[in-house]
Amino acid sequence: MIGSDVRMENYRVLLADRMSLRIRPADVVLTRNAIMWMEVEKSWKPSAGVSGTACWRTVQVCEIVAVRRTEDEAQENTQTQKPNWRSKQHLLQYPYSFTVSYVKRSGQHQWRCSDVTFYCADCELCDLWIQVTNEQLALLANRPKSLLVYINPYGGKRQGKYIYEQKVAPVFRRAGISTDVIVTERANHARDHLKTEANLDKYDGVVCVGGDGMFSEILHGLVSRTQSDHKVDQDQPDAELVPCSLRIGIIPAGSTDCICFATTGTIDPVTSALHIVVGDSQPMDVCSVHHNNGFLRYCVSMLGYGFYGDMLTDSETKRWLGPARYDLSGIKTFLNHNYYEGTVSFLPAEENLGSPRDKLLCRSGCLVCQHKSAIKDKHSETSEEREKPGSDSWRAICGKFIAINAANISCACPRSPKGLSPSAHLADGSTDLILVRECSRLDFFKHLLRHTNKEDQFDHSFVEVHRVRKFRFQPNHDSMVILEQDEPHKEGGPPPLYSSQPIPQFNADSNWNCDGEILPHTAIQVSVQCQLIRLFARGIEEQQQQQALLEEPCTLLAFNQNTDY
Ligand SMILES: Nc1ncnc2c1ncn2[C@@H]1O[C@H](COP(=O)(O)OP(=O)(O)OP(=O)(O)O)[C@@H](O)[C@H]1O
Ligand SMILES: CCCCCCCCCCCCC/C=C/[C@@H](O)[C@H](CO)NC(=O)CCCCC
Ligand SMILES: [Ca+2]
Repeated sequence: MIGSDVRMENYRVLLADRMSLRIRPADVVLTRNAIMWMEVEKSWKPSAGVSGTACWRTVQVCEIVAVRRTEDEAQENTQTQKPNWRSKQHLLQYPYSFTVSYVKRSGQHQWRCSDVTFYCADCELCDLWIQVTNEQLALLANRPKSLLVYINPYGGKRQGKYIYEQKVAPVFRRAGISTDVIVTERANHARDHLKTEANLDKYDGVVCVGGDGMFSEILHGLVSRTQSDHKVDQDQPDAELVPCSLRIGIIPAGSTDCICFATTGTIDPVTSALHIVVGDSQPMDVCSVHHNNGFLRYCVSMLGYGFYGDMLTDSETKRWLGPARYDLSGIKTFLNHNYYEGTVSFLPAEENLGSPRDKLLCRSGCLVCQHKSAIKDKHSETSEEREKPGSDSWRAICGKFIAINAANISCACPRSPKGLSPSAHLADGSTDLILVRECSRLDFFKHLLRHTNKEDQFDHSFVEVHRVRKFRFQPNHDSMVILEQDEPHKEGGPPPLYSSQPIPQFNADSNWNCDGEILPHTAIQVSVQCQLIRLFARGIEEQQQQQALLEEPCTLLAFNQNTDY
């Protein structure tokens, strides 16, 4: 009964008045949950037919960006480039107006800030609506009021500053969010500032404008700062890390932007800005990477050895090409077709976390991640025992690998809309370890192709995938890189691309690609830190969920015009 009381309370009408929407009369209702309006048809009589039951356009209060007096209508019209349709007569009848800005879904997971203006006959009524709506907005405790923003002016296509100033800052201004903006002057500027200088008590969140590399700087700055504030030693692989209290917002302006894509379903600066404004919160796992009990880096998206490590190493010399560097280096790395020998050992995740091949996609409100959140603190002794390397629960796989990828999240991005591991979860405390063994170039091509289509990318004999909580990699240094012989070398022709002979100058080891940064060591220990950070995001909304909201649902509301509210 208490539940239904709460629901009734949410539907309690706070205000209900007849106003005007454009030049037509409209009934407008504000409840604790939503603002609703309906143009009144001339033929519509509340006492007749369906006795006042009608179709209302609804905006949830939690998706209202701002409400304000429509000060200057001429200016509003220039901004929205709509013709001024208000007749003189209408202006006289309804001279006061207020505008509600709200989130509107425009398809493909993109959000836009839309406006609706209500015209009132008297000034007090107009002010009352603004005041009561603002009171409801003030109750939304999740919304940030003050943000620290870092812009990488050189990420992606070098549009970071322009994107922030033209697309994002106006949305923050409209929502009344105050910002301190720092345009970075060098790599690691943002990380170092967060780690040691920034007065974080002033802010409700940190925003990065850039790509995955820039996000990684913010992640390292915030996580390291939190650990040093709590005297936690990051060098200890088993240290219990303290979760960061500030949320991170990502305004995509990079080359891959896979963390933004995998948490919002799109890479669109305005959408990201609106997720920040409404105060969304998405917990995220973070992998900590150590070498010989010394801390190396944190990773949120992908750790890749072999193919993705080599590709990144090659692409770093081509930064001037922008995002296209990955295409060029990708082709080169594919043609090189190197593989590497080593041992991967791992601790499998609990079975109730599902499997990378179960097709249970992590979507907004994911039950697997919520369940993990609920049981996170109940860590039993038996599981601690289980975690010790060498215990029976650990498994080891030795072999020659073309790629070893750990996908902590799906790693979906525009190049690969389903990602490296489509069913990986954002916050389940596990990572999907994908091992691609030595195979022909054609087979590897088939595997890569599956990153871009709907086929199961793990359905190949040379690919295996495990959901794990921890893993280690030890390269086999005795191995030499053997390159496949495809064609005999012709006398006088170009030097062979591939040779069956060991090539001494080639490094027998690959590098680890850690969220787009190269790691300095190949032997690593990785541990998933469950829900260490939170983003201003909500996960990808289900298609049906999105569709329903796209259509601006008609709320069937028994609205009796004669009731005295
Ligand atoms: N002012 C700066 N000058 C030079 N480098 C910078 C500056 N600010 C940040 N960086 C570095 O630039 C690198 C790349 O940035 P970013 O991630 O924004 O773009 P990207 O590499 O093009 O995109 P992605 O990471 O999505 O592939 C980051 O590693 C970051 O440390
Ligand atoms: C035959 C067709 C072949 C097509 C293959 C397309 C494969 C696309 C897979 C995309 C996987 C993205 C993984 C994310 C990695 C990020 O942490 C990292 C930092 O931004 N980006 C890269 O390393 C850069 C990775 C760039 C990938 C192209
Ligand atoms: Ca995960």
